[in-house]
Amino acid sequence: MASQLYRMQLQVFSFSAAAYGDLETLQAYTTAGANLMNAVDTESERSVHFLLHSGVSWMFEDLFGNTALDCARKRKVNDNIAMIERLVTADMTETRICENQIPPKRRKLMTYEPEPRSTVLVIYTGGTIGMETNDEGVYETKENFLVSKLKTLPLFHDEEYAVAHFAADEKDFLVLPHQNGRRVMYKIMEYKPLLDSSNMMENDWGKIASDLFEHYDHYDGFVVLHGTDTMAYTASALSFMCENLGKTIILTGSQIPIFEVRSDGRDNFLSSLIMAGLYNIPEVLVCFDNKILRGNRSIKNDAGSFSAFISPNIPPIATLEIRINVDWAAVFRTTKTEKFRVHKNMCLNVGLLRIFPGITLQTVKAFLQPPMQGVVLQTYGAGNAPDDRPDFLKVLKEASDIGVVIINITQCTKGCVMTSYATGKALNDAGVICGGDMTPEAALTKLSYVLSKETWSMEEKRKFMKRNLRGEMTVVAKEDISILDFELIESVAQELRLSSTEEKKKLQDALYPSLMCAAAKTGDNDALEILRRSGGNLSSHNYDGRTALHVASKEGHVPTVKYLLQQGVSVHLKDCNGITPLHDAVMGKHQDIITLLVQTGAKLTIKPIVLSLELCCAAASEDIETLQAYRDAGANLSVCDYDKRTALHVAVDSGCKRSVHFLLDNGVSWKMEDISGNTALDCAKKRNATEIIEMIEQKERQLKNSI
Ligand SMILES: NC(=O)C[C@H](N)C(=O)O
Repeated sequence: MASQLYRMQLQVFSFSAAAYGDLETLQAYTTAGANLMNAVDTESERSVHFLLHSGVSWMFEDLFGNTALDCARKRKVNDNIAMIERLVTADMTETRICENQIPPKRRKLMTYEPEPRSTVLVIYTGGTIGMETNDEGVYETKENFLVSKLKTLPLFHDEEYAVAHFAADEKDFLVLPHQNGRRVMYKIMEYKPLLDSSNMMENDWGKIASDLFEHYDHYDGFVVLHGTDTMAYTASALSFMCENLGKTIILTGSQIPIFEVRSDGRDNFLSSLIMAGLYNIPEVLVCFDNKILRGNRSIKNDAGSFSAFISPNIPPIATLEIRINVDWAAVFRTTKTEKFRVHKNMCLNVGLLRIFPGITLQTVKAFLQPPMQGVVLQTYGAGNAPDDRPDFLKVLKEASDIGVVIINITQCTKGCVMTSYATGKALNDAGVICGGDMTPEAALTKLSYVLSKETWSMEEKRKFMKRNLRGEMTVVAKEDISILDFELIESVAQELRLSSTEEKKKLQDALYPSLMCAAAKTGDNDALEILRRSGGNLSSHNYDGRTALHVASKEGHVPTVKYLLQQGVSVHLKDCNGITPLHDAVMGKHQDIITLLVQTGAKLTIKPIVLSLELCCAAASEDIETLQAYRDAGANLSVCDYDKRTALHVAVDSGCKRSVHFLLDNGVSWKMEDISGNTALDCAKKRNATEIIEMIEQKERQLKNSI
């Protein structure tokens, strides 16, 4: 059965390759020993050339008794008729076609992504990066300028590749030269007006969040081009507004405009595109000066340096040197099995109050007046404020008692708030919440986010302010680290005579993904947990790009899939064939896992043509479980193949009543016409399939009655 299904798939894939003029795929099938038994030409002259010369006979008849010659005649494709007739009469060797007679290639059929591409949406909000000097000698933003200019820079756009490979609906994209065999395609969405980031407001964060949400499913990653002045605020705000994030969002900009000779913008932008396209770090990040920083940990600390941003309390998430080094263990991941969504209506009644020696009571009182709902109090050192001013502490306590949430953070660039001094403890006693090592930008936007949550009680809001929501504050780990697997790595290292930490780290990187995939294959959650505790990254992938989540989804281990999702493993990761865990679950026909993955925001990313072929195969072999799996994964069951036939046409023509029944019940219309103008009902009538005709007519009656 399996091999029969495989043959069927081979056949339909080679048909579609023929229909798309994709000679490379056809060649690959022939080389792999496929028997291209039959071929129906839709339009592609290139395929006809290739197939006839590969010995495929035009004489085979299809279900309706048509040969390839009949098809060519019906469609009046003169070149093809001439060629087929020539081949009928003449000797094959005489008609060998020169390369230059072959019409240009039309479009590559991307079955399982033989040439992997990632897509990135660039949201261009403004900032120095796209500015130009005006007549008065100052920088200002310029509309419709960035994209057209970037297109002329080979480092930012490979025009040759675009001409050869872009489909009609990809013409608005730019494409980078390849990176280790992968392509990053990107599209720029330019905001109007473009803003200097000093002019940005809370509603601008909302607009960015809406656009991220709207385009989330259609891109692998996102870059936000932004002015540097308020970038840390926007990055912090977006990190909270984006809930259950599973993809990379990178904010970047520059100190000197991108088209000036000494600009830092080119490196920053290219690095961001590569990171957003090729690395799944499901966080809001800032990319500057070859470093990737967690957005809500970053601050702009230098107005004049190319190294304008730092994250004082944690090391960079990644550094871009000769090698790109990602600290995978440090990546913050959501632990919820819910879909990505954005929360936009932030609370505006928040403020930052920096105390100073001699600050008056009136200033503090005025600041805490209604409608103020939340205040970030920037105190001295490790969180200290005067404890010998009872009036000052009383004002804070009163405000806190009537519901103003006050967070204590330090004025120092680095370090955190503690209650080890009497001066700090006094604030604590006055109801002020300890903000740990949060940056002012993170504390303020977190407050704005938490206070805007209408369904949370006051107690919950205070509780969430103390919690680490998006990696914005350091919490002390309670877990004991298991040494079990350090021992494993240690013993293999000894066996291999490896001694340096660097070598051992490499060994760990090589061993862990395979161990994790092996544990996922048997559904061994305990082993996965041990590997995680000993420093393993559950999202790491093996040599085939497969993660433990791919494997567990394919094998149907529901508890393991649940565990991995709770540990924040992204549902969007693709293996080296472009397959996601959801596609694996569909192929494995695991209904529960499909539901779980879809609930967590997974989408089927396969091309419509490939989907149609898989559905047609399933319909023709009455594989209802596969049809169900595709339906539950959110697939459109009405997609058409290269001949504009739906799975329903195929089900009718192959007499598979259960498939017909399922497809009709799941909204596939019998009225869709194939390339020859036949509906599914026409097919049934041609075949005299009375039972199927009755099924279709009954469905039609049901539909009419329900209106
Ligand atoms: N370098 C920059 O982008 C600064 C500019 N004023 C901005 O924030 O938009």
